[in-house]
Amino acid sequence: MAAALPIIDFAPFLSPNSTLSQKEDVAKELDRACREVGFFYLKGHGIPEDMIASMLAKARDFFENATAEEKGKIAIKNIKQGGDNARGWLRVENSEKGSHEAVDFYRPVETQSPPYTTGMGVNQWPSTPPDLQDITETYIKRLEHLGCEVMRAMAMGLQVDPSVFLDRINKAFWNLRILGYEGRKSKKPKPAGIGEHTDYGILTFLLTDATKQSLQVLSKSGEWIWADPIEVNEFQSRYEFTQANLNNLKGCYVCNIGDMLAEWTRGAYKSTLHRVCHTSDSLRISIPFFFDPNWDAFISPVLPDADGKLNEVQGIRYRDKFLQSVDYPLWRKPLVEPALMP
Ligand SMILES: O=C(O)CCC(=O)C(=O)O
Ligand SMILES: [Fe+2]
Repeated sequence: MAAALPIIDFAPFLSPNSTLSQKEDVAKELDRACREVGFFYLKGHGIPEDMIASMLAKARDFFENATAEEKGKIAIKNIKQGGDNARGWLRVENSEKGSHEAVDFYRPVETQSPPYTTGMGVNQWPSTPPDLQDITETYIKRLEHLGCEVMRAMAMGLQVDPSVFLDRINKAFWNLRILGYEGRKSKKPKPAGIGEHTDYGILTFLLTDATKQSLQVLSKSGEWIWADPIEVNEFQSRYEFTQANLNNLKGCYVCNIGDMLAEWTRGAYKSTLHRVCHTSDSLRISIPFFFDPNWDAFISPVLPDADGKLNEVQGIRYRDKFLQSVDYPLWRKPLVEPALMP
């Protein structure tokens, strides 16, 4: 099936051998994808294939093998229960809003003891599988670096000083979520999923298993289109790259703009609605990495208004956006089962 979303080959931006004009070409393509669609496939991202495979395998291991008791131990707790409302496991059982299970991890913060405030607690790592924490933390370091590089490319495309972004993402309050969607043949008649929403941060790097027909994106013409996983070897690379690097570039991320980046670009970049309607009969694993601003970053538009003015007072502090958003408001509308596409 042809990819309906633009595909950005990021390798020339990352390669030390590229010329400035090759980097600018990437920045332009990225800029166009962000303005026109708000969603794109990212290939040539340099995250090793074995690291990606191992993240997916470990997340699957958790959803297949962790006991109910173990999940309960790491369940998200509210402040009164000694938790922080945000970090840990949760199960959403709601046929209207879409059912799924997830474990959320956030950038560690210097915490004292409870009572925590929202988001300011400690990550709760499961004991199944035992090496999930190590592998995930190594993966997150790579993704944080990639997030900064993509923001550098965006600054180039927007023709703004990169430090405007980089100074506000150097302690990115990221959120890595492992998600499990039950197979359709389970007891429940409704498909698993997540109702339509936009993400609230800067940029999401979504890693999924090979399951097709699950994530959908609302196109400009108002149609829901499938954003199925694709592999880079389905496409010809337009750039010279060493074989060693190519071996590391198999899977593509599905990336999308969040509300904070839409705010940052005065709406020029779109935070696009998407939803999950998981139609297959087996468990689907997805791992979004939400690359978000520093906790205290003040985000005001980097592009001028119609009168050519930048108003640095107008804007939003990321922690305020987070506090408004974290109460899992991902399902603004009931999940509607889409007609399966051919
Ligand atoms: O699982 C997916 O494909 C997407 C999940 C998602 O949109 C989210 O967690 O915000
Ligand atoms: Fe999302």
